[in-house]
Amino acid sequence: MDKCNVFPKIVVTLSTNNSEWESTVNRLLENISYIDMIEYRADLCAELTADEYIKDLKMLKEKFDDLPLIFTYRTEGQGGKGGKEPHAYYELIKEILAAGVIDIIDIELLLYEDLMDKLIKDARAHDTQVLISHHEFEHTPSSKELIALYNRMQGLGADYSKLAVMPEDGRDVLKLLSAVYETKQECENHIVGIAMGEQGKLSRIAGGAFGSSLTYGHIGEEAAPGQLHVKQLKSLLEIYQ
Ligand SMILES: O=C1C[C@@](O)(C(=O)O)C[C@@H](O)[C@@H]1O
Repeated sequence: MDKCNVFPKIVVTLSTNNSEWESTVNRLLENISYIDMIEYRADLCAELTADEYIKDLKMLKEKFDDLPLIFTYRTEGQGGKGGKEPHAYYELIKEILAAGVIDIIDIELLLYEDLMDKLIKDARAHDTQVLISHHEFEHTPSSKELIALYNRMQGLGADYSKLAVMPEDGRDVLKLLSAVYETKQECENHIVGIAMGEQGKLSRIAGGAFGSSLTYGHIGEEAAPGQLHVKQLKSLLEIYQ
């Protein structure tokens, strides 16, 4: 028997400007039965100070108390809009962790290793789980390379190891799914694999059968190529029930 869970948790990615919170909260409430976790994409919520981000996070935590909250600041090099250099990125995440308002912190694998180590220690001290992520927007590395990346994340102590790649064809999607499957067989922690774009949509629905723990969706506009609305995700995932 393999270790796949078939039904991954659905994470909604939020990308909201200050002026739109009311409508975002309403859309979250309308879609609440399709959502297991919330991802706050800070880089898509405009460049705010750490205190301003913390204010948003507290509001989300208060209103959606039982949904684990992920904080992500995706930098430009990783396909996001965040312009912070590594030290400023480190300082921001440190402050967010110290506020104790989130459940999971997304940290980019490419961050300098000493900064990564310190953030992981901070996360542990604040009872926050660590999700280490890496995006390849230009191509899909080989399964072997993808497995090596997952192993590096695991070696750093990730609770969640996440890779998102851009496939060119079906074979690339298979490479990603195969890397997720092989890695998952060897570990107890969470593995997350996403193939982006049209070709990759299959991975957002079928990833669980290969051992992927999370699938990301939206409630308005897609935050990454190929993202599906959470309602559609939930109904497609129902084939497994
Ligand atoms: O890493 C991911 C996955 C993602 O890139 C996607 O393809 O759905 C969306 C991001 O918001 C999230 O941080």
